[in-house]
Order: sequence, then structure tokens, then C-alpha cells
Amino acid sequence: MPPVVEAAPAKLNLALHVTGRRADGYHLLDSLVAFAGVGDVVTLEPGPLSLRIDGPFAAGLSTDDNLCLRAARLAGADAAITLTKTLPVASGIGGGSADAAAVLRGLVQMGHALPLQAERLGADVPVCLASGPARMQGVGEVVTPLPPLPPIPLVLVNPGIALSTPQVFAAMDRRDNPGLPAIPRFAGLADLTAWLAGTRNDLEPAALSIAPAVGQVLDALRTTGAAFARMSGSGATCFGFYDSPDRARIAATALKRHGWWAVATELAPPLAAR
Ligand SMILES: C[C@@](CO)(OP(=O)(O)O)[C@H](O)COP(=O)(O)OP(=O)(O)OC[C@H]1O[C@@H](n2ccc(N)nc2=O)[C@H](O)[C@@H]1O
Ligand SMILES: Nc1ncnc2c1ncn2[C@@H]1O[C@H](COP(=O)(O)OP(=O)(O)O)[C@@H](O)[C@H]1O
Repeated sequence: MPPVVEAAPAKLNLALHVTGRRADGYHLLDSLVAFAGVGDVVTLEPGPLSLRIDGPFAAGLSTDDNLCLRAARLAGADAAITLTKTLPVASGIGGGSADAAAVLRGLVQMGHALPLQAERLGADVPVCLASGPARMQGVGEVVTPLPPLPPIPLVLVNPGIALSTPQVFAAMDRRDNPGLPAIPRFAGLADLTAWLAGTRNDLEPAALSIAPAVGQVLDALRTTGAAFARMSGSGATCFGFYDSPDRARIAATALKRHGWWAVATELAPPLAAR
């Protein structure tokens, strides 16, 4: 059987409203989620359960306690897994959840059943399973697919600071914010940007209080001509939208001069449509 190769695209919370908190401490979310044209890659081959990690962000990631292995164990499946880690770790773009979801999709291709309760692996795993535009609610388990988004050029930037998701949630002032306005069908950059202007990432002020460098990243994105810039998830990765792929590429080159991880890409169609 040839290796099964699965993309694990970066998740972007284009808008992220925190609307409450459950008795168990998990937060209620209302988020417009999209995926980017960059991500990690997971390769599965038949064999006993094992994990090898390569790629630019492999260092520091455990090959014992890894979401890829937890995903395979939850599915009750064996496979020799290779993870090519292209996305920065603990950075608000769902790296670990995207990897876990890619392992589950790969195992389905190898004939295994998708486990019930995939959300036990992480709140972002349900939305990463489909890896297409969606409204994410509840604590992450309520996923409503949305029509494809336009292929808007964008840049992802991370200042090299790993932010702990629980620490960012704990630093929030208000947890009872209103939900998202109705989500229309978007035709292009102008109407998506206009809609986003009426939304927030409620975790951004909390992340800024822990890592002021997030503010420098957002300022730098705007200085390079981003039509819209915001932090994704619990940070510290931020995204900026540009009106052409060339502008996005030029901006990414300039942002790298700060010593930051920066990559030019675009909003991607759902995995199934690629
Ligand atoms: C904040 C979000 C937004 O999409 O993204 P990231 O910043 O992680 O990318 C996600 O909700 C994160 O999802 P994920 O990273 O899978 O979280 P989990 O491992 O399930 O949870 C890590 C910790 O975050 C907190 N947490 C997570 C989800 C949620 N709805 N409420 C929470 O309070 C809890 O303290 C939990 O122990
Ligand atoms: N395959 C994986 N990729 C990234 N992080 C992982 C993975 N498996 C376990 N982790 C752990 O999960 C934590 C959250 O990482 P990640 O999912 O990248 O964060 P975020 O969702 O904020 O982008 C990290 O501290 C890391 O040690």
C-alpha cells in the first residue's frame, strides 16, 4: 500500500468572540474559521504505531506525547507516522489540532473508522477535520460549514513567541461578549474586510498583555499595506490580507527582516475541493 499523505492546513480564526464560560472552565466561542494554503504534512504507512518528526519546527516537539499519536490511539489504529512540521508550535493556528485531524483523515483512507468524540483531542480538532470555512461554536464542537471564501492573498506572521492557550484565556477581562453578526456570502476582499471590521478577536487584548510583540506584528502588517490585520486564536500568529499576491510576497519578505516567521499564502478552498 502506498503511503497516505495528508495536508494539515493552518487554521485561522478570522473573527473569534468569547461569549461565556462553562462550569468546567472551557469557554464558549463564536468564530469564523478559515484555512490557509500552508500547513504541516502528515504521512502514514502501515506498521506498528510510531512517530518521526522533521521540518523547520520539529525541534522541541515530543515524539512520545504528540497529538498525532493521541489521534491514532483514539482511533485504535496502528501506523508509522511522519509529521513534517512547517507551522510554529503553540501559535494560534491550530498546528497540533490540524495534525491530529490529518492523522484521523489518513487513517480513514487506510480503512479505519473515524473515532467518536474527536474533540477530546482538542477543541480545534472538529473544525480541522473538514479544513474548510466554517462557523465554530460551543467550545469548538459545533461546526457549521460555510460557502467557500474568495482566495484572498494573505501573510501569516509569528514573532517567535509560543503562547499558552489556557494562559491567554485566563488573562481575559470579559467572557460574556456578544456573538458574531450574521455571516453573509463574501465576494472578495472589500466585503470580507468590511464585515470583519464589525467583529473582534476577544483573545487579542489578553495575548497583547502577555506578549506585547503581538502589537508590533500587527503594526508592521499594517505598515506593509495590509488591508486588514488581526491575531488568530490565542496567538501569537497574526494574519494580514493584501490586494494582490505580489503585495503579500513583498510584505512577507519585509516582515522576515524583523527576525519573525512570515509566509505569503492565500485563503484556501476546502481540502475536498483541492
Ligand atoms: C483558542 C482556539 C480558537 O480556535 O485556538 P488556538 O489558539 O489553540 O489555535 C481553540 O479554541 C483552542 O483549541 P485547542 O488548542 O485545540 O484547545 P484544547 O487543547 O482543547 O484546550 C487547551 C486549553 O484552552 C482552554 N480552552 C480551550 C478551548 C475553549 N473553547 N475554551 C478554553 O478555555 C482550556 O483551558 C484548555 O485546557
Ligand atoms: N503535532 C503537534 N504539533 C504542535 N503541537 C503539538 C503537537 N502535539 C502536541 N503538541 C503540543 O500542543 C501544544 C499546542 O500546540 P499547537 O496546537 O501548535 O497550538 P495552537 O493551537 O495554539 O496553534 C504545544 O504546547 C505542543 O507541545
